[in-house]
Amino acid sequence: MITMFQYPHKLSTFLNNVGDFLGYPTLVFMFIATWLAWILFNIARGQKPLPPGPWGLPVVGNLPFLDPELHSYFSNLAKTYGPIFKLRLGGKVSVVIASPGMAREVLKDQDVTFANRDVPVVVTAMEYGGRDIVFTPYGAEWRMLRKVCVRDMLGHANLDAVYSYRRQEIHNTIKYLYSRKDSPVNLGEVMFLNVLNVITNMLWGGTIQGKERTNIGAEFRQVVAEVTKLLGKPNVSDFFPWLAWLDLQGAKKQMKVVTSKLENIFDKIIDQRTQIDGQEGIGSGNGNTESKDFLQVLLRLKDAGDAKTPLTMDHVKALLMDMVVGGTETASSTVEFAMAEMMNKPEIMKKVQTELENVVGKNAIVEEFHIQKLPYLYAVMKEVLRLHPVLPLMVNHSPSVSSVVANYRIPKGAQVFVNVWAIHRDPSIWQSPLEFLPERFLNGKGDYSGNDFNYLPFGSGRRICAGMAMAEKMVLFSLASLLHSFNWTLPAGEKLEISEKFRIVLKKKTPLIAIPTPRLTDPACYE
Ligand code: HEM
Repeated sequence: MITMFQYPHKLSTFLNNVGDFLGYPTLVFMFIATWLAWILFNIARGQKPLPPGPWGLPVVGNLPFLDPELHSYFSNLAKTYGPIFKLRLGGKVSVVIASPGMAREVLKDQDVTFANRDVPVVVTAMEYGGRDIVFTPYGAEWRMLRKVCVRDMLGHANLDAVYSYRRQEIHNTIKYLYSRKDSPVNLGEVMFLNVLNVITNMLWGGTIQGKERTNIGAEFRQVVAEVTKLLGKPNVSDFFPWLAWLDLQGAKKQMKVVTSKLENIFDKIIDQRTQIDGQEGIGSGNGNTESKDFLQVLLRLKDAGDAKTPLTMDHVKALLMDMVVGGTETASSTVEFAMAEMMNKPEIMKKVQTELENVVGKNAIVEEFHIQKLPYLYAVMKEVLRLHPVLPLMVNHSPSVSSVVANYRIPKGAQVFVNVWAIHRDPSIWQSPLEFLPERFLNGKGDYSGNDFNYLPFGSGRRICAGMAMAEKMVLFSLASLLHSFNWTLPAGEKLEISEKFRIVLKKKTPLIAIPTPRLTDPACYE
């Protein structure tokens, strides 16, 4: 990303020539005077200044200096420029906020104004690009999608109705790990597949069965990986919108190809569902609420129709996509960080296992209803979400009109990032912030529902994570099952490291390789 933008040679020659002609002190004086005049002009117009920030180069602004590890880079800049600063990235203004008070101003006090997103160009190239819940601008369409998502799919009751699909996949994972007992496994990879299968099983597990499901799963996994890669790749078209039509990196074209593959998969699955419904009578779902997967729910809602803001087939596909892209890496990366932190502090792992033994018993497998009786495990999850929030800058917010935050002007359409990673590590808020200490969240402490601006792993306000309940269930159920069924050790001679890398999602820099050793006495628990 950085190497693309070199300092323009012609500009430096031009400045050298002008400097030689006028003399450098005069040049510097003229520059400062123009700058001051510009500030005074804006003050006279009653306009607040933009937030402070590092100087950039003409045209490209701060782009050449960006570090790909944006979360830590932004945290370092905040040490120099304060808890609100701006960067110019090509033609775009980005504002980064790193204080609970300012996060409250953006996400609560001015929630509606900041409830839009700055939509990446590759997203607009997707078949139903920008019409999904994550990127649709705030308004009637977004409200309809959000309602469908939270009320009809991701609420506790709906999630309970598809428990059997989650259970089946977690058991498959435990069975697979048992087949690899006492040998090293890539836990991040196993968890990614586990979460992907759990989510797709909930989405269409009642529609596609057996070998066909395995084949579609493999195809889908590849397409999702390609979509995520394209979403995470910096794109010149985003920084210079006037160049977007050229699609210099071909990202838009690639996204079109990938999403047409996705379209084929969705069409195949939806056709199958329609055929089943044709045979059984629409909405019958075998007359059994337990067996309704999310696809059935969505198709029923589409057919029921809402005259004002109808749910279209494009919306259905976009929602299926959101569940997979929004849910897979976030949840699996959280589980991987949690396992790494506990392997680093085995006494914490032991405490979780003791709690599990007391609640589940040594000869039984974990069921989801056990989860609410595991307060220490819950504290472990909260602590992981504090120390390694997998969306460290959340998803960008963008004001629909020019606004003021902390007495600075945020222009309409700017990209606003809330650096929760920095807030979660702020020593003025947290004691020993860099230490993994689940105890800080015992006795019900740690409300992440968006009311405590010191702790925002799922965001806050209207755009708060739509999949919070599902994330909770998947992370806790996966961790409980991994820790109850196995002891975990590092391969001989390996050292544990827990550093992070920023892609769209925060991930472990090196994959966690660990050895599972069965700890339940009854082999039937692994069948
Ligand atoms: C540990 C797991 C997860 C974490 C930490 C997480 C965190 C977040 C965060 C910080 C946001 C942005 C909030 C904002 O912009 O203010 C978000 C948005 C979203 N998340 Fe999650 N998420 C997780 C899992 C999931 C899952 C499992 C799903 C669904 C299956 C999901 C679906 C969504 C959706 C649809 C949005 C966009 C909401 C909107 O724009 O209205 N997330 N998530």
